[in-house]
Amino acid sequence: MSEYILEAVDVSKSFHGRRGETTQALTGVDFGVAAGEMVGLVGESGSGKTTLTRILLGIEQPTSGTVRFRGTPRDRFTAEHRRDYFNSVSAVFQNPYSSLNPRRRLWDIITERRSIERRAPKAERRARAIELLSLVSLPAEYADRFPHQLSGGQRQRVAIARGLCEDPDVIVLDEPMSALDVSVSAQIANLLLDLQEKFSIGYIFVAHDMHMVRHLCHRVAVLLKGQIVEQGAVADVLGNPRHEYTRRLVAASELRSLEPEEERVHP
Ligand SMILES: Nc1ncnc2c1ncn2[C@@H]1O[C@H](COP(=O)(O)OP(=O)(O)OP(=O)(O)O)[C@@H](O)[C@H]1O
Repeated sequence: MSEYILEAVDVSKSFHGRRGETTQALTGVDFGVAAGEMVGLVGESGSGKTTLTRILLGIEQPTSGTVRFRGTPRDRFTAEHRRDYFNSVSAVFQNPYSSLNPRRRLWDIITERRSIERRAPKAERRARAIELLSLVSLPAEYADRFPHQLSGGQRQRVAIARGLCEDPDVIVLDEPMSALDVSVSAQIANLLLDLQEKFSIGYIFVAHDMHMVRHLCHRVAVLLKGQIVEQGAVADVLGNPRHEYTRRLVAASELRSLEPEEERVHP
């Protein structure tokens, strides 16, 4: 059996436009994440990163191929599998300003899944929210605040707390640091690493920033026009890229590293 908790197996996805045109967003993608590992997903805009993560999250269905969770393909899920999958796979999105509902208090946002899935009473949800706030190093009294009362980094901590609510095995991190400034993004990176060590979470880290991938990820997959052209240990793929496209990505990030220090990100 595969070592992966969550994996895409030979996944292809095409979108059909209104005028009959077809976009082949993914072709024959094999990609997975194991417990406690961080695997980077890189590629230029439009290469299929979002489509792949949406398929892994169950938001989008593949045109062909399948998603397996703990070895079971989605089309063979029982109701129990489906519940387990729904609770065990979560996501933290790029923009903490748009991903949190501005009209709801933080305890409500953080424990939303608990309300949908288990219809948990308010007292239980508030207590869980306070535990989760502490895990992301925010004070308990934040439970009753609204998102607009928080800084960008604090909001991203709240988004992470929400992602942790049902003790997930896998979290999709969709460029979670890209809207934050350098020092805040380093703190968020450290928080993610601490949580991974504590709970052995598998992270899928969608990134544009190759420095982040180099510093944080164990493995990396490189997507080009919907196909994975290279994947493996970060040191091999980024240290000794075999594909011309990976070489270009690495070279572009090295050029950026020659920019002034304050513009760079150091996790
Ligand atoms: N709902 C959709 N309908 C039609 N085409 C789509 C849809 N979603 C994605 N696509 C197309 O599929 C391809 C892959 O897009 P995707 O958003 O997955 O790329 P990406 O690597 O995540 O890009 P970015 O880094 O800009 O977010 C693109 O050509 C995109 O235009």
